[in-house]
Formats: sequence, structure tokens, C-alpha cells
Amino acid sequence: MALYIKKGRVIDPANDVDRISDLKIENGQIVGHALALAEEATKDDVVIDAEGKLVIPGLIDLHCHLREPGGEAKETIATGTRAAARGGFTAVAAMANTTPVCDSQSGVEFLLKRSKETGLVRVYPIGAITKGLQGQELAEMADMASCGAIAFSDDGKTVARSDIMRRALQYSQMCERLIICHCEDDDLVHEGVMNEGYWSTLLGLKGIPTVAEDIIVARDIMLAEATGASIHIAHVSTAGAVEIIKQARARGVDVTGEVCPHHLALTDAAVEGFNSATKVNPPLRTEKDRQALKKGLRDGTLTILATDHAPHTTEEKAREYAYTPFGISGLETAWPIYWRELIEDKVLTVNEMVAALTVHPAARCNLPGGTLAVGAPADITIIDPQREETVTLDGWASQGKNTPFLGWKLRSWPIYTLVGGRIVMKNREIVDEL
Ligand SMILES: NC(=O)N[C@@H](CC(=O)O)C(=O)O
Ligand SMILES: [Zn+2]
Repeated sequence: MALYIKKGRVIDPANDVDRISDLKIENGQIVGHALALAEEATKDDVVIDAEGKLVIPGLIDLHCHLREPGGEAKETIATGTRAAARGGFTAVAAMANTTPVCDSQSGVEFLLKRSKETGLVRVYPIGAITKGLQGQELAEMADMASCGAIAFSDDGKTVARSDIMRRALQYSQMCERLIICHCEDDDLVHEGVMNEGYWSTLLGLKGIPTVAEDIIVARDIMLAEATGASIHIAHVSTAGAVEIIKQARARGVDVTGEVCPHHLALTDAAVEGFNSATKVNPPLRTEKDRQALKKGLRDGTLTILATDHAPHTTEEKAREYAYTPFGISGLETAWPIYWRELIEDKVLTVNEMVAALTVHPAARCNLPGGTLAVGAPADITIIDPQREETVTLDGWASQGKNTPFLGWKLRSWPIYTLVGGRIVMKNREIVDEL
């Protein structure tokens, strides 16, 4: 049996393809592209009509929190990967801040095994940089790399000690893996819960200054430069960080940066009303920062889009603003939010936006996928750019209902997700034959 995707606008930035074409999929692989190829389909084959739709490589998220093991009340690999499928993602990289922390070979092996058993999309483990995310002793980086960790990060926490970070960068080169930096100076964050500025003053909430991020971005870049290592800055949120990354890239430092949907769509003004779904790390910043992120994407300083999907329980998110945990459940609304902020606002072309969600993240971590080339695994997303939907929790797959976008009317939604040729989401609903 073959599967055909008929008459879609096929966009494959990795191969400079943007044309109306049919795709043929067999045995989990893309086996052909051509106009009218679907005419050869027999009645045993499946044909998806994609006229007026975008047919793109499956989205790849380099930053998400699946919470398993230890945080199953917030999310599991099963529910998190279903949220991914609903959002058009065919692969997600899972951060190490679970309980226990993913800081050893057994942690990586657990994640891979569990994902195989219960995951609906591909899951790539990210190993911790330091044991227990404690920032004192390096984790077993080489062991983790050898059994499948694609990168290293203490995300959720900054590696505070510069000597440890320097050593980690040296080891990362031997392991040929990227270090992903969560950049916040803990002493400057202190007990802050939102961006420091006009709104934190008005609302009487403790602020987190932008320099808390800038200072560690600068430090990590200097350490990467000194060691010759490659780094990736997670959830860039400040104008200062964009500028520092831009200068470093101009000098030839191997640094990339990612942007999250909420930092593009919202500012700290959204905290008015104390909606706990607006509490996130790093915090929502000012309009100036938001515009700087867009400019950084436009001029190529920032090349990757990631969700930082950080689900929490409804009970935790019902706490008072100061006490509720940081995090936004982002997988299911990422694409239409990016579309609104980057396409409708004319920041990127559709091809550029697709690249930032496919070929760029894949290339950065040497992952398979991110392309629609013949012979590639059939990880494919189909987008209906005309579809309008209001964000509700109907059909929401993530256990984390903590979204600040409830009630937003958004255009352009994923309508099919295929992983290895298998349809896992169809017409906005999960197809689950596990
Ligand atoms: N982004 C967040 O607000 N929270 C993340 C941690 C992180 O990515 O820093 C989490 O694990 O909850
Ligand atoms: Zn983080």
C-alpha cells in the first residue's frame, strides 16, 4: 500500500523546493515527487488531497519538557508527544530536568525505551550537563552521547560556575554534541517572577532584569569562543542577548539562538490580571525586546524556532502569581502563533519560517529529518494556511492546560502529521492506533 499527498504546495527549504507537486510515500519513506504522480494510485492506496495546503517537513522542536519520569501529573511522554503531533511536530527533544534528572546512560535509555513504547512522535533525549542539575560536577556526558543523547543542557537552571561550564564545553567537543545554554544569572533573578520594569512596578511583583540573561549569554559565548565549542542559546528573550549573539556570529563564534512563540506574541503587559499562564522563564519582556527578536530572526542572527513546551498541573497553575511555577504549554499553538507573528507581520517568508522549524534544528543537532528529499523518512506536516480556529481546550492533548492563548483567533493550522509514513494526526485530531 502506498500513500499519496496530492497537489499540495511542497516546501522543502533544505533542497530549495517550493512547487505544487504530489508526494508518494511507501514503507515509511518518501519515494517520489512529481506532478500528477497520484494518478497512478490504485484503490488500495491512500490519497490525501492537499490542494491549497502546505506540505512541509515534519516540525522539529529542540526544546520541550515531557516531564517523564517523575512529573507524570504534569505530562507524560504519551501525552506530550500527542500534543506534539497535534501541533504538527514529528520530533521533539526532551530536556533533562525530570525526576530523576536525565544525567546518566540509564536516564537516556529510559527515555528512548519509553518513547518507543508510548510516544507518538520521535523523541530525542537531551542529557544534563551536571549531575542532578546541581552545577557542581559534570554528568556522564560521553556515556550519554554514546547511547543517544543528542545534546547537553541543564535547562531550567544556569550552570552558575564558569569553570564547570568551561569544562563542559571542552567535553562537548570530544562527544561531538551541542551545549544548550539556559542563560540567567541566579543572583540577578533573585526572587523575580516577571520582567523588571514598568509592569512589575505597577503590579507589585518582583522583577527579573534583562541583564540577568544578557550577562550569561555573554559569558557562555566567551567560554565557547575560548574553547572552540558550539553552543545554542535557549529561549532568547532580550534585545541585549540578540545583539551579543549577532556580534559573536560576526566574529565567527559557533553560536545559534532560538525563539519561543510566547516571546514573539506577548509582552510583560500581558501579566496584568495576574494570569498564571503568562508566568514563564525567561519572562515575557517589553515591546522593544519583542521587536528585537523579530529583527534577529529577519537578519539571520536567530535561526531556530522552538516551543519550550513546559506543562504544569492545573492545581499548580491555580496558585497565586508569585508561587505558581514558570512555564507555558506551547506545542499545540506554536505554528499558528509563529504564523501570526512572523508571516502575517512579514518578518520571514514561509520558506524561512519552515526552515527555522525543520532543516535548521535538524542540522544543528545532526538529526535525521527536516527534509522531504526522496529516500528521507516520511515525517511530513500538512498545514491549512486558511483555516481559522479559536484556541480552546477542546481536543487539547497536553495535560498542561497552561496556555496564555485561550480565546485567541488564529489562522493557519496543522491538519495532518505523519511520522515515518504513519498518520498520527488528521483534521486536528490524534490518530492513535498504538
Ligand atoms: N520555561 C519555563 O518557564 N520552565 C521550564 C524550564 C525552562 O525551560 O527554563 C520548566 O521546566 O518548567
Ligand atoms: Zn530554560
